[in-house]
Amino acid sequence: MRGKQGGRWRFLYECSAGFGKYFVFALAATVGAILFSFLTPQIVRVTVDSVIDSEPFALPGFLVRLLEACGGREALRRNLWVLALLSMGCAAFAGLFNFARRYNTYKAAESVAKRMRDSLFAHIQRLPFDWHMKNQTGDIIQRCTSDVETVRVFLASQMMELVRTVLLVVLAFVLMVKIHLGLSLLALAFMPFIALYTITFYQKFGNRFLVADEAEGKLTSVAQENLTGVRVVKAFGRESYELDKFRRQNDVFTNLWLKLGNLLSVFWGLGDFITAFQTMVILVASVWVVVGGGLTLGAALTFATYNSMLIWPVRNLGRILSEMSKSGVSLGRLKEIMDAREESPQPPREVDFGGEIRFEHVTFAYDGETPVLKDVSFSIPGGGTLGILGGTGSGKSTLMHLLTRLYDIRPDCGRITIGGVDIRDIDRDTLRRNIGLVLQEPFLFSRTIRENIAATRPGESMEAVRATARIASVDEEILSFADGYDTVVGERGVTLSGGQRQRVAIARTLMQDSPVMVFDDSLSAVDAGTDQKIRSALFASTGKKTVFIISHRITTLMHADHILVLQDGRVSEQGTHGELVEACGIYRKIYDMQRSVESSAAEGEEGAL
Ligand SMILES: Nc1ncnc2c1ncn2[C@@H]1O[C@H](COP(=O)(O)OP(=O)(O)OP(=O)(O)O)[C@@H](O)[C@H]1O
Repeated sequence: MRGKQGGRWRFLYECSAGFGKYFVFALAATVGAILFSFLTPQIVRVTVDSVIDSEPFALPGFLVRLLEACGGREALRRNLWVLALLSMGCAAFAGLFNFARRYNTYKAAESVAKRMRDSLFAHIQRLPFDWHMKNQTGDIIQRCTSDVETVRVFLASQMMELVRTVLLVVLAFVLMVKIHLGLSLLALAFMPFIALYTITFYQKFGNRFLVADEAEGKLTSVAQENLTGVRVVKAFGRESYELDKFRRQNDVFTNLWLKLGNLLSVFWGLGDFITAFQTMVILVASVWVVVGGGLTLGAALTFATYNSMLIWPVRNLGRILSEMSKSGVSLGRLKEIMDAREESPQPPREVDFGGEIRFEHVTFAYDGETPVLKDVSFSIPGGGTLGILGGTGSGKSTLMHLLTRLYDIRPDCGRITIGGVDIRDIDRDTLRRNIGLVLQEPFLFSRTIRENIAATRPGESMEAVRATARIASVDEEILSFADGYDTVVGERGVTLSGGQRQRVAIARTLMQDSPVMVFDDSLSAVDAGTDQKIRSALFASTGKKTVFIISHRITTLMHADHILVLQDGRVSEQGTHGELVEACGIYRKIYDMQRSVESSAAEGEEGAL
């Protein structure tokens, strides 16, 4: 546990590298502000004891000589404004130093928070797909925003406040001891109780903040999932169900914060009582000492001022520690992200991506136990087209997850080679740059259509963008929009139809111009005629590219050089369309079924006409 805490504070230290100067300036300014704020009570003491009253000046020798040279006590009595001006001067300097303290701490806090956000985002980009699948988006977002904000607030105010408190307490105590040892010890006697009391609360706060933060993450996830899936929510009339779900999570979240609020109220209430009690005890004791002649009135006033300067920071310590505990929790949650293992880069090596692709006895299980692919072997020569047919959940997409190394095959569970090189020896970035992928439900960025198509080649000309859109059979439709290629696609492309999104995504992948292309059920949302048009244009344009086409539709696959039929994670049949039809197996059954559905649909259309 201690190691973990060390790790989280080390993360903060790493993010602060290079910004130390701001912390040093802030520290120097804090010391300056404290020194000037401690001077004012001393001026009050001199005024009461040695100007209004006639006690000798309790000041360093050079100051006494300076005062005498300027006319001494009498001159000060005639010019009390000088003392007032001195007090004001001290307050002004204390204010100036406080300004410098805040300016530098804010500068440091903002710089550290920026670096934290940058590091988190860069790290998240490099985390494996598996990590993204296992973690909720809402929770990740909440950590990168709220938790960073908590740390920023701690750095911007609490951290230097902690340093200030320690300095104030030490200096106040030294000055109080100089005034009266007995009273100082009495004031000090309360400190262990206050410390014990703050530590007890500090521990309770830590646990409760953790639970409350996790509940906030879940609430964000519920809202995020609902907003992302707004189409499904509306289509299935699930608004009230979603509302209930959100309300339940919101109730949990609110109750946790209410409980936390109760604890905070007890903390502050009890703190008020302890402070008032201590102040009263010191006041009564001071009066008693003054009456007994052990202390002058001015010194007693100064002592009381220093005591209040001492007691408030100590009390504030509880708040600072609770904020520190909250920041510690937030830092721990950020460190959890930073501790997740990144996809490690590998040294570059020569790979012929235009070469043969082989799957050799590949067995794979997402959970490490239940295999979704079982001893799968096949090959596709460079420039060839492989069609993959299979029922839902038969493992078609998993084959492509493995090909792009979103997941790695265990060393004893077969291998995949491209141009004779095991893909585990190919750097993932290089591999993915050379395999263009179109998914069944493509994600489009909230940018213009042109920017989406040219996402991998931002500098590409409009003509090139249109040429790929033409191959994907979407150019005419894009031109029919009021803003044409400058039409901004809504979040997840909600302003485009499913088929339009698929075709824009196809154009984007074509633009990538990779030697290997994968179309994972990416023509499912277009009608058979458009599917046919796209395939013809695709085959004419892809030339020597190696193409994988995954589909449930045999007409989409039948012209492929080789077709693979997957059943329950195994290759049950493979060959050309002709061979598979001849073989009279499952492929033939599906083919006959789809043909009869198509011909009855065509007859239906004719009848309707
Ligand atoms: N990221 C994942 N983590 C765990 N299991 C997964 C993951 N992705 C897929 N699976 C499981 O692996 C099996 C094969 O899924 P896969 O997506 O490869 O099938 P598919 O043939 O592409 O199906 P579909 O045609 O419906 O897209 C399914 O049982 C699925 O639930």
